Amino acid sequence: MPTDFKSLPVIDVSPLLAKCDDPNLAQDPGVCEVVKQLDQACRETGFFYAKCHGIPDSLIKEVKIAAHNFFHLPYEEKLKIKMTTASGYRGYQRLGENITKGIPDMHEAIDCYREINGGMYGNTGKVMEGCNQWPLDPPNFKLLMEEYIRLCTDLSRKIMRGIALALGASPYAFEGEIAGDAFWVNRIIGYPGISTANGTYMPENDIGCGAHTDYGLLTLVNQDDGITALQVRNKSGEWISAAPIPGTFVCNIGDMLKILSNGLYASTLHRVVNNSPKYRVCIAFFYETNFDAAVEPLDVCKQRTGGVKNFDKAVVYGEHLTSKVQTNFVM
Ligand SMILES: N=C(N)NCCCC[C@H](N)C(=O)O
Ligand SMILES: O=C(O)CCC(=O)C(=O)O
Ligand SMILES: [Fe+2]
Repeated sequence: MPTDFKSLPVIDVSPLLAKCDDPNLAQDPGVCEVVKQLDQACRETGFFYAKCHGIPDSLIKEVKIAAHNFFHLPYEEKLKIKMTTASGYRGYQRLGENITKGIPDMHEAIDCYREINGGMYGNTGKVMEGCNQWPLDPPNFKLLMEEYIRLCTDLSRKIMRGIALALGASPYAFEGEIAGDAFWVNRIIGYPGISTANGTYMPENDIGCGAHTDYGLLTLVNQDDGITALQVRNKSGEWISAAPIPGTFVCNIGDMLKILSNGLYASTLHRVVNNSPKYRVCIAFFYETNFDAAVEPLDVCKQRTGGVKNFDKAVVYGEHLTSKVQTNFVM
């Protein structure tokens, strides 16, 4: 449960990153300070900005430029990489194709997921089997995104070590069977500015993405500078803006971490409203548990919340994901 926060904390994660592979990281004073801040952020808001995260600013910007260029193409061009059930829900979705609680979202996107080998996760896995689809222009689009995804995966794994310590667990608690083979999702998202959205589809709807929680462990949001559109709901139901802070990722906790923490940490509701006249892009990287992880509260979290599990049945992440994906689109 989030508190009545009015702003989102900014955390310098560099001391954690520097010591991440040190077996004694839990004793390092710099790491302890980051861990303390992560703990407070995860309990109170479920959201924080991560600064000094080590991913080059040039790459952060380049992926957003590539996204702007792609969304600017004629519709027929974008349809060449159309998302279908046969592509495992990978590829381009048009404006209004993604729905949240029954209402079409005013965004278009390219979704891609960690690749799954055929048959790897049985029938549940089949839903997501398929090849990621990449624009052919610029020719380096695929390489650029794959590099970005690689760095985001690594950063997320490191931040999760800090979050594991914050919960009082081993720094490696989210590796191995829980997220040692993290199933990531990368969404390249475009939100038309106010007039385009009105002119094109669904005149009454200015919601870029309706209120939702994220599905997995940790999300890294790389948003356009200069446009405030992401909003996070506090305990009283007020929407608090996550205004862009150059050089940071907006990070937030997903449903699987809420369960693992036995509810100590919040997967907070958020939405996107682009009221600016400018087209906005965001690259959202979702770091998730293993596809076949059976997720239930960590023992250490259960002890900290009175010895009772607040979630009685383990959730298989792949089932949670596919139940969302299969109801998320009007195709
Ligand atoms: N993989 C993630 N988290 N995607 C976020 C999309 C949220 C909107 C979606 N229609 C929904 O209702 O969940
Ligand atoms: O566009 C954003 O800032 C966030 C998007 C988001 O919440 C999502 O895709 O899950
Ligand atoms: Fe989200």
